[in-house]
Amino acid sequence: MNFDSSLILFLTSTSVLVFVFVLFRTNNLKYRNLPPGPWKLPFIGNLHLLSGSAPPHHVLSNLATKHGPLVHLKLGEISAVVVSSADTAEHFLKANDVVFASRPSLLAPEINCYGNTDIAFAPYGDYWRQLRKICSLQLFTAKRVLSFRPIREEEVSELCKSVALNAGSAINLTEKVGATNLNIMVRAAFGKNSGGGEVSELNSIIKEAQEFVSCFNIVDVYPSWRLLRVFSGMRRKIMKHHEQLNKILDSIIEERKKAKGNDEDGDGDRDLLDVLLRLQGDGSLQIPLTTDNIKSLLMDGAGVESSTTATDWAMAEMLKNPRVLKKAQDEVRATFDGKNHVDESLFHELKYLKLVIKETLRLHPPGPLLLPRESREHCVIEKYQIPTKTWVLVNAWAIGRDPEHWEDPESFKPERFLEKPIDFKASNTFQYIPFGGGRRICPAIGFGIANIEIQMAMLLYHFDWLLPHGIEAGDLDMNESSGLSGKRKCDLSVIPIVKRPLLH
Ligand code: HEM
Repeated sequence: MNFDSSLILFLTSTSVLVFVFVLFRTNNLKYRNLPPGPWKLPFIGNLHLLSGSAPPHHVLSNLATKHGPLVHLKLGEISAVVVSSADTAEHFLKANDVVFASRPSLLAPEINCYGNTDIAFAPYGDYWRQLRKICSLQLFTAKRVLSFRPIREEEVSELCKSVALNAGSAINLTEKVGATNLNIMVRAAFGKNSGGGEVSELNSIIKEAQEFVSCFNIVDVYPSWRLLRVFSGMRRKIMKHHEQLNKILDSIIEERKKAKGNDEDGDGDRDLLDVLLRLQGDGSLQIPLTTDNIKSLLMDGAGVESSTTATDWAMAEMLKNPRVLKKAQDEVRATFDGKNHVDESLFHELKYLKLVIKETLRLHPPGPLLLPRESREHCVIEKYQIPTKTWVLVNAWAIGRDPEHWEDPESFKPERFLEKPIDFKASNTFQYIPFGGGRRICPAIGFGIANIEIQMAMLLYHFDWLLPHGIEAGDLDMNESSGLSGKRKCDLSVIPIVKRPLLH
């Protein structure tokens, strides 16, 4: 039999079209009432909207203005919704919290966090519940955070010494604050002092790990294309990085286990590694912790970058608003002038500084889209269908600037929190959610805030701050970087003037 090739072509294309049409209809019938959203292109959906240089939370906030507080997007193969109002966030993070309490599996944490066995990316379930219990009863209790006070005070004093060495000339404050936060975290986790070898290698690897999760990764939105992971080179790059990290962590843990063996007194937990090794050894956990689990928990260093971002923005906002800078500085100096140095014992008196930090986190949440959630089952929210495995991006940045809840929302006014006593825990409102909300809210709020407070208090106490020559307060670049981290686009360059010398 001889077939006409044009007929074959005709039949093939017709059947493909019919197949695509049926598939489209079936999907649309199944989810006829998805939330509104922009027109989706074949294959890429709405990915192109996020491919420009504007930060994703800005693009998504503009979409919300057009389509409403609940927007549906297609990101490659992924169905996603974006939440941009306090009321809608409440549906996801409170009323249906348990449905949206999981995270999508993303390549970077999957490799770097030993198969998503850390807290931030572990899927919702018994293992994650056990980790949260360890957080609230062991790792981030008020007592534990207090036990790290000497580390914070020492490291921030070192920061001030290094700033003082460059007094009178422009310094990169962002970089210095970033290094300090990394040192605090590494010492709290491993008890290791900075200053060379293994620790500085660990610091730079942790910094690199943050880069992997600070942008949307194309391989994550085409999960069925396993080969894309290989051909894009992404998997190899992350694996190489992970192997370096793993080697250092193994050596630190091995060294600690040996030291513990020789430590006959067993004089308590000095750092987070001690706590986790104790829990691993004492048989008290329902699901035993493996050494890989411990390594992944210690790598949940999200907080390092968040604290740096917050301090960076707080300093930038104050330089732009000299009234606020002076008021905060007067408070810190009035509180500590009797002592001639800053320590945490009088922090309860720094009422205005606390307002400055709150206002900074409203305008510049370090996780503008929180961490992505994933629906565990099909759900209906505000009459719209949310299919299983939909990603949920909550735009905390847009919610903190919503004119419906915030008067003059773009202005930096710490005093607004005097009239609006609102806490970090999203207990009764979702108008302010820099730490997220519901079951997966940040478990280390106290730790994060303690880091920011000490840095700000010491930097304000010891130094006056000027912008480099030629830059007026009104000209300070307040743009954000293009990724998911809410960081400043440009590092903060400032001139410190010593006003209260460091005595030791
Ligand atoms: C200013 C400082 C910080 C900010 C703004 C911040 C913010 C956040 C946000 C927005 C989330 C996601 C919450 C959600 O999905 O609803 C989160 C989760 C998390 N944060 Fe923080 N964080 C900070 C500091 C820290 C620190 C210092 C640590 C640890 C050392 C930490 C550890 C975690 C962990 C482990 C999670 C995952 C929780 C889970 O999925 O169950 N954070 N954080």
